[in-house]
Amino acid sequence: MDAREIFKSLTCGAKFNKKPQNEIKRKLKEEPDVKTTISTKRVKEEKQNDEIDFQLLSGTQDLQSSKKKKKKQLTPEELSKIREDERISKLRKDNKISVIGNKIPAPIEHFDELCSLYSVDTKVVDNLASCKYTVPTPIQMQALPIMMTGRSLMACAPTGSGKTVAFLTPIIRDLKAPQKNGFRALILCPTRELAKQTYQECVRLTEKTGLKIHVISKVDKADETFGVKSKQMCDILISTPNRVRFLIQQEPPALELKSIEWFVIDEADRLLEDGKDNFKEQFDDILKACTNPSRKLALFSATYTVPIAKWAIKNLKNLIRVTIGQQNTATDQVDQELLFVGSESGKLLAFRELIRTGLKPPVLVFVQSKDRAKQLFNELLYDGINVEAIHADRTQQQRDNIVKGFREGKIWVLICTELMGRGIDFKGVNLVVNYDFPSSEISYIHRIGRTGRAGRRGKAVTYFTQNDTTNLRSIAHIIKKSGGNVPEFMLTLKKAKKSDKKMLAASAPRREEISTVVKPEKQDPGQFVKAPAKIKKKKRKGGKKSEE
Ligand SMILES: Nc1ncnc2c1ncn2[C@@H]1O[C@H](COP(=O)(O)OP(=O)(O)OP(=O)(O)O)[C@@H](O)[C@H]1O
Repeated sequence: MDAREIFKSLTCGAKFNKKPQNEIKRKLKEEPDVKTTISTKRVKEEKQNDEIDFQLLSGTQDLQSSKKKKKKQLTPEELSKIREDERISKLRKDNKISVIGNKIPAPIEHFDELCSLYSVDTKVVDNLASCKYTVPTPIQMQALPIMMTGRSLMACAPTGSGKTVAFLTPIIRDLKAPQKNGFRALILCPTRELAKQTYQECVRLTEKTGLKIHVISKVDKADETFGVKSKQMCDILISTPNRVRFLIQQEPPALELKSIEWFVIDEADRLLEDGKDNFKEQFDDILKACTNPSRKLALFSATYTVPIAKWAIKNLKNLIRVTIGQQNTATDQVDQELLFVGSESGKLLAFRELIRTGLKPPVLVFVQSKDRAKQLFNELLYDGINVEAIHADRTQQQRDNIVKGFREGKIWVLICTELMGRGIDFKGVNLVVNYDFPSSEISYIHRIGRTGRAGRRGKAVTYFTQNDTTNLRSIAHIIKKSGGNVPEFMLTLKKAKKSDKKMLAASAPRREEISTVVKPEKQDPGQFVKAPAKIKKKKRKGGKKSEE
């Protein structure tokens, strides 16, 4: 007899009513609460049955209490570990800190923890306090413990979020006191201006520690001021890559990097970018010269490209990656606007309108080349505003004076090229004007990041003409991602071809001269004008490298 036949004979004469199921369905429709009542009841019943079953099996044992006991079996250490992990996760979540890597140290919440947990000299924490840095920013919360445990780091945090302090403090902690062993830390920056600014911050943070810092300004005086033969051996070197490479390649070398313990690359995506006019070759040579086997490397930037991240993953042992917020997004501290100005001549009208309606200095104005910086400067010179222009054709002395004048408020409007796009921290810039449309999303993020720094809000206006459609869609998306409003049509524009974007990033489009004398536009909209061979050659020579 099979199971079916047994069932049939046992239930012989019995009637099965299907109604209850339908009844339940109907009731569910009429009173939604019934569902919960029924399911709760069922669970309760099942529990009771379970309990009975287990009682039968185990005699007098109560399953519920045994389950509870199992939960309670965690040791106090395990419990406190769980609680600590929860606290750390919450801290990271609240501060938008994402981390990738093994055994990542917990973020700190107060600078004082640096003394108790990482034996940082109280003098250094006092120096942070005297700079009015009372609470660590999210990148500082996470990057400081990572670097202080000797791990390699790739950090990505928004513009103006305090990355400089995040890499300087661990260096100062590790070097402790001066030693006459040559440079033990090297910081590379893409421009002289940024190197100087980092030097000034480093001087402030090393006060009373005795550590000596050097920023290379004149390569010809290297030997006597800080070189191998110098008695004035320094501990921390801050420079642009070109100068460091020049000195290590002298015969005999004017600079040795064999004692380097920390190698920090600020604006890492810019310095590791491959290509003719870029710094990757210099970087590779410098890295080879840092022969100390215990040398650690840290990369910092507000933006990263995929090849750079791949390079870091492949080349850095024990790497931890930290991102604050979303990668490659503009700071949410800036109110951003895209302004259609028709044609090139419309830009000048728009800027003069801005002056007429009340310009709130300090203002930074970005143009795409030094020639255009000169042209705009000549136009605005007689408009009754204190205006200056900074670009690679200015002498170092002039550049230093202009930066100083802008910092001191003597210059209200500073016209600049990409040279000032990255890293420069002018306190309290109220407005950034992208007079010429940025050549890439990355350029846009850094340029507008010159305002809205250290918790202060800022404003950015980007002019665009009928010829600036290539990057319009992607920049509109960046604005939207950082919380700004953009017209819907911009977000749904046709995606630009990769080749067009690449071409634009490599060389800016030719534009009509900046002048009040209105000239007809010569080129077709959206067309790139190839530079004649001679000009091209000249551009390369003094091209991107001349950012220095
Ligand atoms: N913990 C802090 N509290 C308050 N202000 C701070 C703190 N840390 C740094 N700052 C200030 O924040 C500003 C921006 O810092 P910093 O120049 O290091 O930014 P950044 O992240 O390197 O920006 P960028 O990506 O543009 O180079 C500076 O004026 C600096 O003095």
